[in-house]
Amino acid sequence: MAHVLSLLGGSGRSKTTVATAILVAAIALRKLHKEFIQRPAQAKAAATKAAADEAASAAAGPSAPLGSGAAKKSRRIGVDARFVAEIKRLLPICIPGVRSPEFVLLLALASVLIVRSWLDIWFSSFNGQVVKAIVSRDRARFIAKVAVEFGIMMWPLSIVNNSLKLIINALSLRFRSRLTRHVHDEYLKGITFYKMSNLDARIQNVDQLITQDISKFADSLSHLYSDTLKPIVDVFLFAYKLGQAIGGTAPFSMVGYFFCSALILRNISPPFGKYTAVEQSLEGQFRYTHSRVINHAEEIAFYGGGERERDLVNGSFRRIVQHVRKVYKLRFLNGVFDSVLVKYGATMVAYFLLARPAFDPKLAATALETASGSFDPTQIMEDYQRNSGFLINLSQAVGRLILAGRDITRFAGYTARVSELFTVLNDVSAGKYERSMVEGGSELADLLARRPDAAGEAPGAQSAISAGKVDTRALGGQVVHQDGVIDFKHVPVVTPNGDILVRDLTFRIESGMNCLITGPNGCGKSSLFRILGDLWPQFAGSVVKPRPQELFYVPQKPYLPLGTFRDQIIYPHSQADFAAHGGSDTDLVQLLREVHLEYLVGREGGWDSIRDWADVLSGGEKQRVAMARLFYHRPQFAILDECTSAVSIDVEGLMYNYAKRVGITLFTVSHRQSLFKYHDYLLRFDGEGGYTFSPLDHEDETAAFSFSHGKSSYAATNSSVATISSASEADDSADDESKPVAA
Ligand SMILES: Nc1ncnc2c1ncn2[C@@H]1O[C@H](COP(=O)(O)OP(=O)(O)OP(=O)(O)O)[C@@H](O)[C@H]1O
Repeated sequence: MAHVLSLLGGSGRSKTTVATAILVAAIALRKLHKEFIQRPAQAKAAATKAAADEAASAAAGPSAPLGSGAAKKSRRIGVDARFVAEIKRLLPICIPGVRSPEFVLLLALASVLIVRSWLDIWFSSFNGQVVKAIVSRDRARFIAKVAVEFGIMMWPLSIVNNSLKLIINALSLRFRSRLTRHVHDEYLKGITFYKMSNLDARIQNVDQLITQDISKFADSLSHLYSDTLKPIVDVFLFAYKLGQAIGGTAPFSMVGYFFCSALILRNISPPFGKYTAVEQSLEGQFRYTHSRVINHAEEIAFYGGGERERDLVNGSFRRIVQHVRKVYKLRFLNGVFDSVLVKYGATMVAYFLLARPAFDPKLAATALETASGSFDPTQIMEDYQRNSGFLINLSQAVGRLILAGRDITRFAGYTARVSELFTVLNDVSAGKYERSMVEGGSELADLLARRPDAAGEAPGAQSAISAGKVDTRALGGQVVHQDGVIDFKHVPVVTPNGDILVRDLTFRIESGMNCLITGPNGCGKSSLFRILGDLWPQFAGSVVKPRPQELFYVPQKPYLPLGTFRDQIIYPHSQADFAAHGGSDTDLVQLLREVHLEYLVGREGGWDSIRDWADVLSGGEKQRVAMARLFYHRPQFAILDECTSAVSIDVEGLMYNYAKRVGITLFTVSHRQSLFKYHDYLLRFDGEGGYTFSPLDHEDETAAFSFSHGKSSYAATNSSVATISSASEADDSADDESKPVAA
């Protein structure tokens, strides 16, 4: 302090002037300290949060989007040719053209950024002039500067700063809207959503990609533009201004210092991003253990499993504590080095650079000496204030550029994830999917190649299923739409990963031929429906079936959509479809009567009441609602997959009889003997790839439900049915499909 007093007071100015100068200098130094010490700390906190967001995104699901699929190898994310290709693909969706609002917003953002840089320069000079007015005790000049000039300029300052935020947010929202709408269109087109999660293994958490990663990509993209463009302009601008003011070496020294310290820190810092990802994953597991307790509270309570669950949640929590404790210690050590190198070291360099013109007036851009030959402390203060403004802006720009490197890498990560989503969406809707196949799908390829019709029917079948990739366009399955018939000819029932459930299935059902399907668990009963409903690929053979609206599927656990009670009955019809269909609530009440649910309308507050229907209705009520839905749509064929398992036998009988009365042909999977009497044909799988199809013998109901596992050991207890366990046998017997296929 004595040194500073002697420096400033040596000119013989009054003690008051010197004291004022010291006070203003202290304020200026404090500001400098704030910029170099507090701001980097805030920037670092923001960076840590960003890393945490990124890590959370990576750890949110049981598996990260990239490399999560069984068929996908993990990929190194970076700014490479692939990143450029991905950006080229996504940008036209975000910014469709030069006339789009997004492009106009980008232009507006560039203009506001330029104005902002100009205002920063103005403010640095203005600050110096205010300090000079204070130190020289020039009241009139001080008032003119602060009350008039600043009073006017604070409006553009405020408007420009907030416009920047507004435009960036508006851009981010627009990018997100464009991408999300595009994905929704593709994802919910046909049954792509089903294929994405059931056929293709590349993406397992598509919900997270759509709801979180697209938003983060849009946010990163809108910020990246401003976070790189402005710092680049600022570095050149303020380096030039600073060079003019205190010599060219000053900006180089400051920038050089920052880059060197960033380089050192980068090499000695522990991988905190990875640690944050681990922490998020552990937090996710902890949350999961608790949500299991809530979801399965009833079962756990019946088992008296509270203590066992306490061990599990405590174990999960202990892992978080151990990890976090280790990270805190590392953060402390890293923080010490970080502060010394970046904060205090940079402050020290800044002090030296800014003080140089005062000690060495040749470096000052303005004359520091008065006419009497003494130094003018007011000019020193003005220069110091202005130059520190330039230096602070330069340092901030360099800091943002250093952070931008990390931001671009993070942006590349989001780009890769969103791009992957688009790739898989395109592939799946084009009929291609990837997943790990059973023994690489070779058995399936052999089966298809050995088929007598292979040459004409599926020339590319073998290559279409190689290397875990399936291109359904190269498969030989044929589909013909025809009302009143379901006709399978030589169709293998194959799971999406190439597991052959039935080698060669042939049967024919016409309207009125109610058919029961039986077989052991996992033999392929529901899979047959998946092929019938086009959910799974048809690898070969031909299927004749009615138009999709004439086939109605009723599963064991019915889907209850969000919406009113009326929506539960008419789904997937909307209210508008319902009106177009000529439906009325009176008709719906009649349907509810058929399933013995008419009391629900009053109990639940009418047709327009909205509830969480999955919670409000019992298991049996849900199944009866699904049957009422079937009666509302009244298709030609009903595919009933264990859909009355929770319904009492008497009501089940009433519903089956009603269905038959209104002309719905039943195609039922059930293990219940009580359903036997509503059917005329039996399709029975033996669980070994074989099956029988024959008229039902109502005298011998037990035969339909007795299975043995083993092709040779199977002996039908019913004289009218026989087992088919190979493709050739099925082939021989395929001529008369409405009769037993082998006798
Ligand atoms: N998306 C899928 N990907 C791969 N394999 C599947 C898929 N869905 C089902 N499978 C497999 O296909 C086989 C047949 O399943 P399916 O649902 O057709 O059995 P099911 O005969 O209806 O049995 P259950 O009587 O138990 O309902 C099972 O081994 C099952 O694991």
